[in-house]
Amino acid sequence: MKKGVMRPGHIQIRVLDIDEALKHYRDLLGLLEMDRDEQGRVYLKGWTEVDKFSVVLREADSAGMDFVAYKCVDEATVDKLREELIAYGCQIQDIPAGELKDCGRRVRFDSPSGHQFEIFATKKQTGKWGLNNVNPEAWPRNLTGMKATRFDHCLLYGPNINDTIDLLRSLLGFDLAEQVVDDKGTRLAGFLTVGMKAHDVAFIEHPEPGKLHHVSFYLDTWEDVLRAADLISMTDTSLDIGPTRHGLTHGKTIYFFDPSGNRSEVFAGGDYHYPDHEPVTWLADQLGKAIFYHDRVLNDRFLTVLT
Ligand SMILES: O=C/C=C/C=C(\O)C(=O)O
Ligand SMILES: [Fe+2]
Repeated sequence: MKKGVMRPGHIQIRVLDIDEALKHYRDLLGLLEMDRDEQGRVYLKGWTEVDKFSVVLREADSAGMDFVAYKCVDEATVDKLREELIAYGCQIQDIPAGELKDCGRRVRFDSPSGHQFEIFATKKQTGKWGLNNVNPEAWPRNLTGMKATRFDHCLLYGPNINDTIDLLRSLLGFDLAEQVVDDKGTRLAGFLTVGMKAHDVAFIEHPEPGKLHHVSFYLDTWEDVLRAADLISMTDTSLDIGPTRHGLTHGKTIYFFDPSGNRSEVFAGGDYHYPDHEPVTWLADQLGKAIFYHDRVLNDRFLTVLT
């Protein structure tokens, strides 16, 4: 947290049908429905998250990500970073408090990879769901589906990822935890964190700007990932790949699709990162193993289906 950016805050996902999407994000993933607004957007969160929401679903004609936001320690940090983003040459949009319900003002900026990012510092805190802050039990008893604990990260595809990675590292204090590098030394993928988590956002180089590869949610254990796989079968949900393990960050994972074609991941475990850690590097000729540690081969769908 070198520059006062703490953690992922929220992601707004476009879906083709909000009721179908809720069967996926609320009933299958087990996110909690927290609110709705007059635009019809639905606000959800994982049960361990202390802020009111981390996922916003917006009905639209096309799937994908509208924006992903990172929470800062205070408003003064947002002011300072806003100036630095302008000086860097980013297009800034000031989004007023209340545009997202119970969220303070946000500063939105574009990136060379064609994605919209936001920073903000204020959001209503509702606390961990179903647990008291004093003498909390281990977990709430009435969770559903996969019982996703939190929105963990997203993987974004676009051009010029190295410029976007430089921007997030130099201005917002992200660290490069892991990378994939080709035989000429060009970085093809970067996994970035602002704290000790394995990653808070990741990028893969791709010609089309602003694309979403997946939105990932954290589960506690490998057993939970296996149970998620069972639920994917029980609900006849479109499976992408898994359960398996990543080489990159070593998480135990499964990927599947929401009814609009957005890819979801649930995963458990994974490495940790301190600011003095050198980036872990995977060489492109080992890409299969880097992504799917057991199969060691890539499937075409995994690399090409984006929203
Ligand atoms: O090419 C994709 C690599 C994906 C890795 C993850 O999704 C992860 O580590 O969570
Ligand atoms: Fe992931």
